[in-house]
Amino acid sequence: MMQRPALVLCDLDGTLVDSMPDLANAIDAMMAELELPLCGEEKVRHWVGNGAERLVKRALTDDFHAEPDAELFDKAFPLFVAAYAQNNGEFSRLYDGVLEGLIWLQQQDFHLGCVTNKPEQFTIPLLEQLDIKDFFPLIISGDTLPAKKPDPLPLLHAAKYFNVLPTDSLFIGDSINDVTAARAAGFKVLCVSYGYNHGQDIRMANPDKIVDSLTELPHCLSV
Ligand SMILES: O=C(O)COP(=O)(O)O
Ligand SMILES: [Mg+2]
Repeated sequence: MMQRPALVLCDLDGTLVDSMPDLANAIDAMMAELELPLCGEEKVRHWVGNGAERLVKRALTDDFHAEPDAELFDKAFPLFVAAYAQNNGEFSRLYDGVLEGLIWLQQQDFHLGCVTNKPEQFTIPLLEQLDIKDFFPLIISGDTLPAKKPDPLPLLHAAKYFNVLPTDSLFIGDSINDVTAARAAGFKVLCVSYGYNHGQDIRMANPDKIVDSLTELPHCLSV
């Protein structure tokens, strides 16, 4: 059992929402316009998690860390943004158990927030379309603050916003970026087993708890 938190922050992609089909389609629409080889969902799945710019860079270089030619990136990025703005949400779905988990969290009177590396222009419409935006009085996207996860800044900002201690706060995520940000901020961290995490088993990141579904939350948090 983890101690009762005062604040619970949830990651978006790979935790609440399977956004992969739309992200992969938008990346491949960009690649097609650039007359470059398509990436496909399996590769894109491993590349998601560090924001849209890094995702585009990974697609252009077929590499996790490499920097593409600056001119190519400047041409490619707006193509991705236009494509994703058009298809964001089309095939994206809440994972099983998410709605039940969010309803339970809300019933516990925890402060709730969503902290994602997804740019704000895509976060808000996606949360609205899936009808879960109103669960989150605070939404912090990848471009809301000067730094994104794995930097602890968005988490610390949220704790300050709600006037709670980081040590009384829990982050729920799917990737090493979430675990690293939570550890650096002093949050507890619970991970879902079904998310993206760059193709790695999230157990290797050693979160405080791992669940297969957010329906397990009542069994993990003493309330
Ligand atoms: O856009 C991304 O990189 C995914 O973001 P998230 O997993 O932090 O929601
Ligand atoms: Mg995620």
